[in-house]
Amino acid sequence: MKFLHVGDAAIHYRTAGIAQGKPVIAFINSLGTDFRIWDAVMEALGDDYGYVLHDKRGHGLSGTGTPPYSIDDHADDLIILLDHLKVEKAIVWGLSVGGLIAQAVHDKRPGIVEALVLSNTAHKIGTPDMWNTRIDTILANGLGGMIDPIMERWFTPPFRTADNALYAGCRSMLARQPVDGYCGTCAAIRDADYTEAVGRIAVPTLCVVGDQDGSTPPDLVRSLADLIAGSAFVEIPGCGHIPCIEQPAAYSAAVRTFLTSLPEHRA
Ligand SMILES: O=C(O)CCC(=O)CC(=O)O
Repeated sequence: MKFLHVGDAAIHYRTAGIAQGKPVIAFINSLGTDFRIWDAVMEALGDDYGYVLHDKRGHGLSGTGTPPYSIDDHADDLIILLDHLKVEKAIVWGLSVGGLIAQAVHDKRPGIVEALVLSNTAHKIGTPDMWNTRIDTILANGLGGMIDPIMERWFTPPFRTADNALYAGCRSMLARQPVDGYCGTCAAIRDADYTEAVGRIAVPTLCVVGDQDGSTPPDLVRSLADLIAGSAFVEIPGCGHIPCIEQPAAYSAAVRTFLTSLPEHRA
């Protein structure tokens, strides 16, 4: 188990194979998840890459610090972690709010970003009213009453069955996130608008989405791709908001195809 103090939070992180000269992937999680969601993707991609994973502040085993957060706060946590690990360049792969954080990492430190994988995300997600309602409801009543509607956005009906232990595990993962950390990141999403910033993205970028994503639907992710010159867009069939859990094989294959097409690819 590894932790790094960043400001007022101890950030929980894990690395694999980063000192071996391979391209390094830095994963950034979605709202309400911890970094175990990437296990199957790492298995599929295997030893061709090094990996950096971390739990956002307020999530998983990371400290909560002082919510509410901004996307910049989350981006700074990753940048400081990568500097600490002496990772000079990374393929920054962000899922949902993780994709907003990836956009912020590129905007703050473009030199650290080799390529972007912007998954199930957008330049702006939801409306302030929507996020304020969610924050108020969860601060008043906890996450319990929100689990079912969130699961309907995260996963397609065939995945959401009583006999699917992985689905049960994902429900537990969400239920166990600290309420103030979850709401702290909701505020960060509420306040984020990268519509202008994404026009400055100058690294190879893949925008990818599940075809049945209920949180950031395909049309929204396509509108992000339309703002990024030269970006690629891929839809994963039979998949909701969390492709690394629901369709890890197809998802990893799509990203590998993108990464191996890059002229500077080293794996
Ligand atoms: O998943 C995220 O990081 C934010 C998008 C969202 O609202 C997820 C959900 O539907 O709960």
